[in-house]
Amino acid sequence: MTDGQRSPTSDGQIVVSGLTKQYKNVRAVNNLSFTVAPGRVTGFLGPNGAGKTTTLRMLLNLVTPTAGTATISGQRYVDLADPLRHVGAVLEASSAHKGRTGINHLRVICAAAGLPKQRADEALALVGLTPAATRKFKGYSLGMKQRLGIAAAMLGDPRVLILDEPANGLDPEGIRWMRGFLKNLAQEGRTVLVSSHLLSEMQLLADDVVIIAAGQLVRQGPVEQVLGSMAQSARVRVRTPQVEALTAALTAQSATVDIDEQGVLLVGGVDAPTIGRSALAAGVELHELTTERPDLERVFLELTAGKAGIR
Ligand SMILES: Nc1ncnc2c1ncn2[C@@H]1O[C@H](COP(=O)(O)OP(=O)(O)OP(=O)(O)O)[C@@H](O)[C@H]1O
Repeated sequence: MTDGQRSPTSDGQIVVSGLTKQYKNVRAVNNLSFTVAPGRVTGFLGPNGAGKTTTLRMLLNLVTPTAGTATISGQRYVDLADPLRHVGAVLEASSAHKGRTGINHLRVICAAAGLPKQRADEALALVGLTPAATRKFKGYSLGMKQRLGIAAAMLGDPRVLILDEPANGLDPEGIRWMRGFLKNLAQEGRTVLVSSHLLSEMQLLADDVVIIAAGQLVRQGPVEQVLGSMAQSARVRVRTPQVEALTAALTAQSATVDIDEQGVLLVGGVDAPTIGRSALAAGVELHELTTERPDLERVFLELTAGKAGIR
């Protein structure tokens, strides 16, 4: 696209440093620091009320921090020379004049922002909305509204894209589209920061995650690393017709054994080979022995346990 127009110093990195927001009775964000790299999709995760939206709004200069800084390519949003060409944001499901067509909605924004009119057509094509260009906004489905919001954010061909819960209300096809679209933007070298509480979706979408709870950083890093750091809590699924005998053999080795409603043993604290050896020694027949990688959902719940989101 129009990469040549970007300032050579516009590295696209987001740096949040000691960011704090105190509302009257609520410390929505508390001394939060993290970085977001260009060329990757970063998932910004946290339970309801964790402070995700407040953080994104501070990043975009819509809320004034009580303390700390948030910069994009080394500058506060308010100091960026040409913010719309640098940062695109979708903070909530797009709203537009109900009687206005999709294309006209984008053209109005282009005119106000001094962007060439043809960017409206290009952005609409980018999100696959060209066939609905001349339909009125009031007839758009939620998924189409989300796409229109993204098209608006893409008008300035921004280096950095910030989205708050973009998958909200999308059907599986819409979610698949969004995933491909955002991954593609990151592959082009852009910075993509996406907040969500849909952890399973983040596991498919994000390269990196920043997890917060109660306004504070819980963990940040590549998804694989965050999952890997929880590897010690991996569990092993075991099926056996001799549940009692195996349970006794394993608990004797300080393993933890839970039994699910199907009678499958979920064993923690020992690895699969140890379980196999214990079973052999106890003369127990095994029908399944599978190490379960902890998924992001479980990691997230463990990491944020006890840090109630609603404050
Ligand atoms: N303008 C405001 N005035 C007072 N309190 C606020 C304001 N905005 C947010 N809060 C509070 O700050 C905390 C963090 O809210 P925020 O919306 O940032 O969380 P979130 O992680 O985006 O949550 P969700 O996933 O539910 O959208 C909540 O306790 C919220 O009630």
